[in-house]
Amino acid sequence: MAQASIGIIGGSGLYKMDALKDVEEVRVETPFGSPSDALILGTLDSTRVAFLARHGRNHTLLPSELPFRANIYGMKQLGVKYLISASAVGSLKEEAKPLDMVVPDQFIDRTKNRISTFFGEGIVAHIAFGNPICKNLAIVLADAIASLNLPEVTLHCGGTYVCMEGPAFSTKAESNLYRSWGATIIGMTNLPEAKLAREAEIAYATLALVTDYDCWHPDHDSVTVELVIGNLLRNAANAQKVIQETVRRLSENPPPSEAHSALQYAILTQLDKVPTATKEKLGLLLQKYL
Ligand SMILES: CSC[C@H]1O[C@H](OP(=O)(O)O)[C@H](O)[C@@H]1O
Ligand SMILES: Nc1ncnc2[nH]cnc12
Repeated sequence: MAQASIGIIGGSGLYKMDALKDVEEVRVETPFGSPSDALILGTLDSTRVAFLARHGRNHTLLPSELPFRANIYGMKQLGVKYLISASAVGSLKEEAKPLDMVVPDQFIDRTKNRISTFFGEGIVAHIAFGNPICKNLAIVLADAIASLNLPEVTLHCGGTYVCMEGPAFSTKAESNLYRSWGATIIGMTNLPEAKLAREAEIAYATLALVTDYDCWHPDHDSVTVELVIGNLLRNAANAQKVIQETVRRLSENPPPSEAHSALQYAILTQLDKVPTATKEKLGLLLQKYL
């Protein structure tokens, strides 16, 4: 199968990467079903990358409907070691304004209906997740953003991403609650992805692109899709520049990541006690440890 060590998941507004050359569409099948869409392999400068439109190229999948496990397993099948997630978010802080970029370092889980693990069916594993974002990948991403000096964009390094279930946006009481918790941004997708990427020993970092002030801000209209769409396109253009620069830096100097050995001390079940069918299903994740 074709290979790429850098993966990109494009969220709302980022359904393709215009700069990709020598594009090949790969329809992978995984033990967890099909990914949201074909994985698009292409060359950015001289580096092969794998791109996936998180909600499908025509935005047909709700956050709760996303095949998170197939998406991450599909990236693993292509050999991805670094995964950059580009995501639209609402801002929970005055200083993070629409069009700004945030590279968060924490998550709060407010999802209800997601399967966020590859394990079960006779194998128990508990990954460490105190630092859910790969620090070194986040540094490369933040440095790439800073180096571009994008007009109208302020970079915020660090911050907490609240991952809500959706699809309805938050109530004002919820939005204010998250603000009282000190959270910075809100979205509906990144937390299950980050957990599964860690279980798959893939370094994961989020490029959060602010589209709105959610519904808490007294001087701004509450978030609606109409309001978000206006900023998505400008964010998508900026995001592509950032991703290209990040890929260039990563391919020149791929950093070490704790994620790359996340399962080393995480698996509780003795591997010879794991049912054969489960071992086969998780082959790609377990092969190093068998
Ligand atoms: C377009 S508004 C809500 C929608 O946007 C974000 O998607 P993504 O994280 O894939 O960029 C948010 O999580 C919601 O799914
Ligand atoms: N305010 C918001 N809440 C949840 N997800 C979002 N994505 C973009 N804006 C959002």
